[in-house]
Amino acid sequence: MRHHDLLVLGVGSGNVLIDDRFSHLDVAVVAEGPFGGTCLNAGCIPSKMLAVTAEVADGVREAGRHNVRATSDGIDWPAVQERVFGRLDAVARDGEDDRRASDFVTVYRGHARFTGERELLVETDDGPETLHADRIVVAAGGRPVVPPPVADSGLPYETSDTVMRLDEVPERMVVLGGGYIAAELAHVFHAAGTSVTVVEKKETLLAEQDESVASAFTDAVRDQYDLRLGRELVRVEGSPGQLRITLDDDSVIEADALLVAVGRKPNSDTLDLDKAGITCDDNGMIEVDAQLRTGATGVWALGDIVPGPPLKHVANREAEVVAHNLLHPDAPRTMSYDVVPAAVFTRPQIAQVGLTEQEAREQGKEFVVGTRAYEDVAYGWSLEETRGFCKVLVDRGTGRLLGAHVLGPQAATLVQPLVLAMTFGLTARDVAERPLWIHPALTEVVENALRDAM
Ligand SMILES: Cc1cc2nc3c(=O)[nH]c(=O)nc-3n(C[C@H](O)[C@H](O)[C@H](O)COP(=O)(O)OP(=O)(O)OC[C@H]3O[C@@H](n4cnc5c(N)ncnc54)[C@H](O)[C@@H]3O)c2cc1C
Ligand SMILES: NC(=O)c1ccc[n+]([C@@H]2O[C@H](COP(=O)([O-])OP(=O)(O)OC[C@H]3O[C@@H](n4cnc5c(N)ncnc54)[C@H](O)[C@@H]3O)[C@@H](O)[C@H]2O)c1
Repeated sequence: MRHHDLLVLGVGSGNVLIDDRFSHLDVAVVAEGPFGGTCLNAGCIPSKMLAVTAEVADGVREAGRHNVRATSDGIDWPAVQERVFGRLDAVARDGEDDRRASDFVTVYRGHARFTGERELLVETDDGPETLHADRIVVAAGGRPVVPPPVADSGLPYETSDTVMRLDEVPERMVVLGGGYIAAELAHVFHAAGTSVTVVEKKETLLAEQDESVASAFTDAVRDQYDLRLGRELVRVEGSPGQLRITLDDDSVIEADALLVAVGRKPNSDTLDLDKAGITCDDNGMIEVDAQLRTGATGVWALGDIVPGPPLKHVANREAEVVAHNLLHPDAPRTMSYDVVPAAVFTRPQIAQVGLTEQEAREQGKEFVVGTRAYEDVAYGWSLEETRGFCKVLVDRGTGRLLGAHVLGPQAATLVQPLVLAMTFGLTARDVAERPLWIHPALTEVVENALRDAM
């Protein structure tokens, strides 16, 4: 059995917490997949590189709106693959090489599971290796959910782990689910020339968003995708590349590829956590306290395997908190999920922070809604933008923001001043009236939405 001072299980967000501050320790990292984890290899980063590619293609197609004569011969998918994954795979390899070159970190490759308190067995290529550590951080992430009718069909399907690396763009693709991944990747494949059908069991796409955002987004993409809302998949038949997908209204869709995007689940069920005294909630998320300590002494957890929102910026902050707490056990920090922004990098782009209008109503809040359309500010005219808007929810009593929602170009950037306002508890009036807002920047849509709520 090998012993280490500190062991980190998972090389996504877990890997980022180890830096030179830990060089006085003997550290182990255990990696099953590539360094950088989901975000770098199959998540945030490739999907955004592809989203920007899709936006460029959309821009060329729609250049006429700005009286620019342009024609497009489409997206050179093999070249995109080489550009995106040539770069990202090299970053992953370099990340591993750097760790292996470190004089205080040992890298173990293989699937790990617990065999006892702070004891793990790793199935390495050279055989099983048992490791023990004084302190362990579990950052083993999650994986896509695949519903039984798809999994049991025996026919091929894609998930976000595979679809971005397809050699060829499918002619016809069914996307099962209408959430984050569906919204982002349907846009990419539609821009690349795929005929996309989206099957979502709820009545709108992105149903967890603010109701005005979900309905505006659904309307915006209605003429691009074949939308099957309020529907579920019941059967997949046919043969690879010639799938026949039957829905619960007996309609049948023919497709070359099926992308499953109905959510993700934590990898906790693959780790034999009970052997280590680590407990999970009903959703399989590892239970942690505000310092991100599990119920087992000397074991922390972070990222998509703990109950917070499964987002990379959340996992990164959790990694900072855990790193601090490992180094400063006498002055621990706690993790706050009070103000968590998120964005959907689709077209139109979407960003949010805080409560949706429906949540504010359900919670019995007294609030004022302020909205401003992009087309009502000067930069919106420059963009020829007709759909975009910013919407803020302001507490009637305190004047503070309860939530904010942006749909339209640069939404993820525009929401950030509102994230700051909520983080520092500023009133809508203060945020609108005290700083000068650059004219005629797109940020005027935010300023004017705030003024609308005053
Ligand atoms: C398509 C897609 C797009 C996304 N886009 C965004 C975005 O734009 N913005 C955003 O904030 N978030 C986004 N996310 C979410 C984000 O990727 C995750 O929240 C984040 O990567 C989670 O990090 P993690 O470290 O918890 O897990 P991961 O990065 O998945 O890391 C888990 C690690 O554990 C390892 N592992 C698992 N089990 C074992 C085992 N038994 N033994 C050894 N190693 C093991 C894995 O190999 C991996 O190294 C996206 C996700 C997807 C799927
Ligand atoms: N930009 C980002 O931050 C980003 C991008 C991609 C993914 N992610 C993360 O990855 C997670 C997973 O993304 P996702 O899109 O898989 O999940 P999601 O939870 O966003 O959406 C899943 C959708 O599938 C629907 N659904 C569930 N079962 C279904 C069924 N049987 N038939 C039809 N529809 C069904 C749900 O109603 C929901 O709309 C997200 O929650 C998010 O945290 C983030």
